[in-house]
Amino acid sequence: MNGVIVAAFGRHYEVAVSGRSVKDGSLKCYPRGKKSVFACGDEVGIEASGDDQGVITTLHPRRNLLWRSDAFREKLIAANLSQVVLVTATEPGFSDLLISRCIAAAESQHLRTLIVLNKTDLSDSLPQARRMLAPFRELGYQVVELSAREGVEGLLPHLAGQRSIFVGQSGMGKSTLTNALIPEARAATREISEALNSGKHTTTFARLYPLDGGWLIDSPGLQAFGLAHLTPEELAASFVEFHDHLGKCRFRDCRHEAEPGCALLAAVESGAIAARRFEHFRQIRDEIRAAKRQSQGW
Ligand SMILES: Nc1nc2c(ncn2[C@@H]2O[C@H](COP(=O)(O)OP(=O)(O)OP(=O)(O)O)[C@@H](O)[C@H]2O)c(=O)[nH]1
Ligand SMILES: [Zn+2]
Repeated sequence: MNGVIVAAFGRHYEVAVSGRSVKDGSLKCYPRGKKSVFACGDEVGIEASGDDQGVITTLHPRRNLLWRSDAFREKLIAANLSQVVLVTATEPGFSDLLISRCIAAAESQHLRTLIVLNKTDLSDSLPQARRMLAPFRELGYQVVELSAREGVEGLLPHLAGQRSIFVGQSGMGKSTLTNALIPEARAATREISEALNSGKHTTTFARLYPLDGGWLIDSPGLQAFGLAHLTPEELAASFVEFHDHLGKCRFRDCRHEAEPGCALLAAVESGAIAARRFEHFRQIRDEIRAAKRQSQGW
């Protein structure tokens, strides 16, 4: 049998069996190998080991993998996506550095990024949120503004037929959006909240839901998004506005710090690259270097 991982709980996984509805056909599965790690969206081969249990025997090749890492750990986020939907909100404030990180992770896997600006009903904070997103909009990343409380119809055409994941900081409204889009998600959330005996719900694991010819993953709020698995060159390539300037520095091993004839610094100077984005690049790159030193035990 084949299936798709719809939830990852650390040691076990929930797998939706191909050809059955998710509700009827999901099995609690354990990996055969002790060290195997899977992500939501992974396509796997399984063998039933009981009425509602199974063993994951194979991982089918991944089309892509969204993940994060620091010097010591890797965290798989989701696999086989067609797009990353970055959820931001007017309130509470959000980090534009985290947006650059998510976009870099997506671009490095050749995944499209869509930005959602939620909670537009909180209109006092709307101008500031728009200002934060302007540099990304200028790069061509589409921003969909909406209020999950008022309606999510505007987002549906962007999700139809896609394999999407909602990522973003805690409190941006990912689960509220998911619940508005997917009735079964609402039921799942209620069950968990009741089980925890609290009205407040914060997402603690990613879950995949079928949606309009594709699927959607709701994922826990992100605080950190390390990119230690990228090389500085891969990171630079994932900043789309750097493309025209890469390879044009005077020195082939230019570190884009203060070297004469640095094409990136010149582009920042001329305004072709936003200074803020270049700052993000440098900060993430320095982190990548530090992580490499740490993991090598320096
Ligand atoms: N005013 C307003 N509040 C909203 C809107 N969407 C969500 N909220 C509220 O924002 C809070 C956080 O929403 P969640 O959906 O739990 O946020 P999340 O991104 O899933 O958070 P984590 O699960 O912690 O990652 C909740 O109190 C929601 O009711 C909106 O459009 N307008
Ligand atoms: Zn340079």
